[in-house]
Amino acid sequence: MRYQGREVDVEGRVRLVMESALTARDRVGVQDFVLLENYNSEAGLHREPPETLQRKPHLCNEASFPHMFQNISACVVRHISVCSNVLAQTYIGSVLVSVNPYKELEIYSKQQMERYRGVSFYEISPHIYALSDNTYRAMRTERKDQCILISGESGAGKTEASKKILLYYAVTCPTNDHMAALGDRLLQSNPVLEAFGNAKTLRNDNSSRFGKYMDVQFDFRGAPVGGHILNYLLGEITCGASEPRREELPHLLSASGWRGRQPAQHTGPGKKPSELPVSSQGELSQTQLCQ
Ligand SMILES: Nc1ncnc2c1ncn2[C@@H]1O[C@H](COP(=O)(O)OP(=O)(O)OP(=O)(O)O)[C@@H](O)[C@H]1O
Repeated sequence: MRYQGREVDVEGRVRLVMESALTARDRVGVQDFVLLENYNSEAGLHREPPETLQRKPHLCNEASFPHMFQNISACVVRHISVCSNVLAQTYIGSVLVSVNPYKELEIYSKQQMERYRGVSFYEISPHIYALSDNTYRAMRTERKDQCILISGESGAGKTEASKKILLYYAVTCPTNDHMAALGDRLLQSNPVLEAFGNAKTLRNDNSSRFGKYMDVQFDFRGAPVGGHILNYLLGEITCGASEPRREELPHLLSASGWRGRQPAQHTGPGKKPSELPVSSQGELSQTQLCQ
């Protein structure tokens, strides 16, 4: 069988040479490629000492260390743990895997944005800016809507990741004063949404109770011209188990100056915020939450 000009072996699995696969995988999908590889052995995981990877984080992708991908799941765990002090991010194919570092890393600066601007996806170390930039360029060159799906368990860093993406577009896209204000508005809407939609849980002090659909529209020059954020209810895992939290919302609305129905109408017995389980558990005051 010939595949993209190369002889390939089709005995249950397709064998492609890793180095030449960078072109091929753009067309067939990286995940296909990785899954078709023989990764029964974990031996490859131990071929490169962790110190080497820490010194050269840009080499931490499957193109540079094909043998590391013999056992993909074990590799990902080791790979991220080795690199987490440096990047906390890696690729599985075209999927960016990011771990929550639980500390501020110096990797989200404006210099980093410039570094990833216009650079091919696998050319430099894995980063959420690489994903943002790639998506943006695909939208411009293919002239098709693009979508970034962010998924993970509670506290994984989804909200933070979405903010980083918005920040990247706000800073790097062509803009004028009016559009800069738009980028700012999208970013500034987050604290407001979090004030109304977030609460402390066992896993995350700032857990979102709503899924978010963020839509950013660009004009033909690639400048952001509009956008909206749609909140939707996630269901029982987030809301049902914490029924009393609903009582907190009217108080937040009231504190923010909202002129709608007053808290007493919602809370029935007319409890004060300090008497509500959720409002009283956190360390922030009600006023701070609304800031
Ligand atoms: N890239 C990051 N750098 C530094 N800290 C982070 C990063 N990502 C997440 N965190 C920390 O972890 C906390 C939880 O992250 P976040 O709220 O984004 O999780 P989540 O996946 O949206 O959780 P939930 O589904 O419960 O809303 C943040 O408040 C922040 O302190």
